[in-house]
Amino acid sequence: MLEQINHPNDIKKIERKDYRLLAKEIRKFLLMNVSRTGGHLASNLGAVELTMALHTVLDFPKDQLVFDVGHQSYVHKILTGRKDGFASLRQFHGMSGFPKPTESDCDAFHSGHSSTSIGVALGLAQARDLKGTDETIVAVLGDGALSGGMAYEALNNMARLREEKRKLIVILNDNKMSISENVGGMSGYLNKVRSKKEYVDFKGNVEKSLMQIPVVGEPIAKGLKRSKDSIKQLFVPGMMFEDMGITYIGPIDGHNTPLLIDTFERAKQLDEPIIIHVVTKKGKGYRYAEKEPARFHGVGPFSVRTGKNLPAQSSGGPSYTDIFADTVTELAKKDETITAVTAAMPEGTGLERFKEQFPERFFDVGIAEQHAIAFCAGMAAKGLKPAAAVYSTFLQRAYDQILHDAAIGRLTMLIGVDRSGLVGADGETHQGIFDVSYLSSIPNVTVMAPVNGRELKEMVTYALTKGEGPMAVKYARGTASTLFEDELTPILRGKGSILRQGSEIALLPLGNLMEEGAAVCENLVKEGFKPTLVNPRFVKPLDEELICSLMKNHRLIVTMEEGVLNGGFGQQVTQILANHDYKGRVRNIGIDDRFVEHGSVKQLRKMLGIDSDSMTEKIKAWIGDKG
Ligand SMILES: Cc1ncc(C[n+]2csc(CCOP(=O)(O)OP(=O)(O)O)c2C)c(N)n1
Ligand SMILES: CC(=O)[C@@H](O)[C@H](O)COP(=O)(O)O
Ligand SMILES: [Mg+2]
Repeated sequence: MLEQINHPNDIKKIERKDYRLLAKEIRKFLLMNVSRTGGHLASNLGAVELTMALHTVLDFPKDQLVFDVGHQSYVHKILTGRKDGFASLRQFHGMSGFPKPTESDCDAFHSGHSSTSIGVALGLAQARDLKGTDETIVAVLGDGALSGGMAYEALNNMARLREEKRKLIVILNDNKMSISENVGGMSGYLNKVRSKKEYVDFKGNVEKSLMQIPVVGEPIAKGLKRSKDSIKQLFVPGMMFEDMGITYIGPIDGHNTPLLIDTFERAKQLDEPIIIHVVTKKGKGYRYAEKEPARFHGVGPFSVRTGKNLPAQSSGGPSYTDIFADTVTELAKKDETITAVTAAMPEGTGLERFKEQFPERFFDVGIAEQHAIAFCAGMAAKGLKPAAAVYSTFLQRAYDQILHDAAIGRLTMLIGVDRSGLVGADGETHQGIFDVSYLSSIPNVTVMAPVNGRELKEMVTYALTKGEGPMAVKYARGTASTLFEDELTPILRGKGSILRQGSEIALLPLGNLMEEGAAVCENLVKEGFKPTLVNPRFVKPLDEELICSLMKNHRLIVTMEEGVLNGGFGQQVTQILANHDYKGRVRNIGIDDRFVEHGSVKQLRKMLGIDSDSMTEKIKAWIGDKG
């Protein structure tokens, strides 16, 4: 069956009687491929029938499907002629794990961050209607994505389509899961709605539905005939959406392909904004993923037979994430004012261990990074010491909350900027390469960049015992470096440290680029140089005294960062040197003004010229003659 699917719309050739078989084959294909490459499995297993039904009803590339986050778009990719791409899924120069218009004209919009789909789809629909075309536009968002504020901003704005008699379809794929168990009032509301009997109805059939309810149905229907809304209020789920002016249909079984097709076909005919609530099972069809949907949300290569992850390539030491979460949890034992906050990523940030120890001081606010920071500001204003862990890329959303809610009031909180630097396989939407730029611009904010696990521990301890104001500590995805751990000196605000004293050339590798920077130092020693190696430790405030001390005996000062150069660490160091009339050469190595695609961190560093060999060659050219 799946062999017949090689181009967009090929699924229309499949007969209804064969949907189950096709779904089975798609699940097998997902398992065979993702178990080898790693990727987002559970969400895609849960979206098989939903995506098949959408592809049966829509015409690609004319009609447009906007995925929220986009991690659940693998089936869409299979059905639009990209089966072969799965051999290189999320690999360098291979197929992306998210929708990408540059990869296929069947991908309506790129995505990777949550809760954006309705807003984007509304924009596409607005353009369609102003241009007078007639394509069908559909947003697919999960129940987790519906905990993100942007979804409500868009729903609020979408409501006007009813009186304008304009089409937009939103599919709410409700599997009760974000990455972990979904949280919050909306999740509770959906639980209540899900508990109602399956309800597929369109305007005007409410009484008919009521009459079917034995005994109480008829009198209620008669008694309430006067006000349809009252009837709906009592029996029709999704009243919240209806009250907003959005037609709600559901909840319906998200694994019943014929029912989904019929529902979508009818929805396509309506000239109004519609939300169709489908109920699915995350990880459906693979028992290990059904049992542990959080573990199989984003998974490395694993054995299909046992469900066990294949041996990881990492050195096996603790990750920076482990060290951050363990340190916060340890400190919380002695300080009851410490709280922990995550935005729907308790496992990814490691804070699930804080929750186990201090459930009353742990808060998962849903996919709501802006709220997470404002929430921390409120707690800090009352003397608590919140520690929020947010991935660098997702923290971009909370720039104003850090500035407006936390920094102006110099409120004391720790922000663990996890996944800082290149993350690799998740690509452009997830690389944590902007945090130095966006955080450094905010007054009263402290920005720290540890070079190894022990320094991260010391910086977290400094922040939660001595620090003041909003303090960000940035750390990479993966195993913590142990380089220079035995040369650690106490953390003093705004003070860096000199790891190797030399002359001529000064190297300033920031944070997790120290491993590459130290290798450059060794390469240069082999070339007859004796470079000075500096651990900057603080991006904000910079150690101006240390930087100026390099001016005397060094004719080349090189900064290195795994972040964009614009507004980065290097530019700030250069500014200080310029202010003090440094006469030598300053060079900043980092990421030019660009986004960075998916691949391994090693491959991406090489491509960007921030690996040790590339940096060594650059420095040898800049210094010219030997030492
Ligand atoms: C702004 C933002 N925060 C966090 C994430 C990380 N993230 C990716 S998928 C996901 C859960 C999404 O849950 P849901 O929308 O229900 O989709 P499901 O995986 O259940 O199909 C989260 C938190 C993200 N992509 N974007
Ligand atoms: C799709 C998404 O945004 C998350 O699943 C993200 O991919 C998790 O990244 P880590 O694997 O680094 O936790
Ligand atoms: Mg979900």
